[in-house]
Amino acid sequence: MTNMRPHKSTLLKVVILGDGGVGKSCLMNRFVSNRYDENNFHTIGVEFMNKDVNVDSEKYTLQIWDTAGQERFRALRTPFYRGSDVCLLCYAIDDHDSFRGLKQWREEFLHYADVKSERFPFIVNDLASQCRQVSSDEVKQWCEKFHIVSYIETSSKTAANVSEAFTLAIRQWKHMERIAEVELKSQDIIDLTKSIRLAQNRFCCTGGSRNISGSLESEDESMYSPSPSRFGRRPMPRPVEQHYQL
Ligand SMILES: Nc1nc2c(ncn2[C@@H]2O[C@H](COP(=O)(O)OP(=O)(O)OP(=O)(O)O)[C@@H](O)[C@H]2O)c(=O)[nH]1
Repeated sequence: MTNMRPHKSTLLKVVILGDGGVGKSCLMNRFVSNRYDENNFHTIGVEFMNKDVNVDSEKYTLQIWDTAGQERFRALRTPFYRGSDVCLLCYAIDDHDSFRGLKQWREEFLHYADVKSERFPFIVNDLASQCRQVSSDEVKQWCEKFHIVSYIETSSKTAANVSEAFTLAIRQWKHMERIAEVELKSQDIIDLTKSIRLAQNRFCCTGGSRNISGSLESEDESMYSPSPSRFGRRPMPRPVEQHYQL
């Protein structure tokens, strides 16, 4: 028997959003079960499936939430956005209206998930088809406008780029986590030179050192308090660009 503990798996919640009929359920089913149904039913509310994957030698359990794109299910899907780690914004490449709808999907997600826009890993997913109505340049410009750095073209029908889309999502999440950790560490360092400067100033003004420690605490308490970011979602800076296309 070996004493080595197996590597723990990181659980990530991935939410898939987009207009009704763009292919969200097909994407999830292709990825999780490698199945494709030409005549899929509309999703009512939300459905989720789990899948374990290995990316860059690390284990992840993806909890994938497929949401109903139709407007009448809005109230049923929005409570499930909270706690998401990644959001896949989907549109059908042969339906320009579904591409225009991305703006609203992004806003709905940010509102109900309660996360910061530029600090959240969004992936834009073009669900491929024969008759293209949305050009690559248009998608690129849209992503740049909203500071989204990853987009990928997939086809659930042929399975092209489907697992790559989820790998991209994980890498994007990981990248932002790493940078956030570095930021958090740098925020935690107490600037001792600042406290010495403050102490000197106090001495000049009051002409004595009686109240130095008490005054410092009351006037610059933030120096000694834990960073506020510890108590909420950590800050996520913008990641590197990753664009994939078929
Ligand atoms: N050509 C092509 N057709 C697709 C693809 N993915 C889905 N479709 C077609 O689009 C239909 C709708 O796909 P769904 O996955 O049900 O769409 P949805 O976005 O989940 O729709 P809602 O549940 O209403 O939100 C499917 O029944 C397929 O006929 C794809 O990658 N390529």
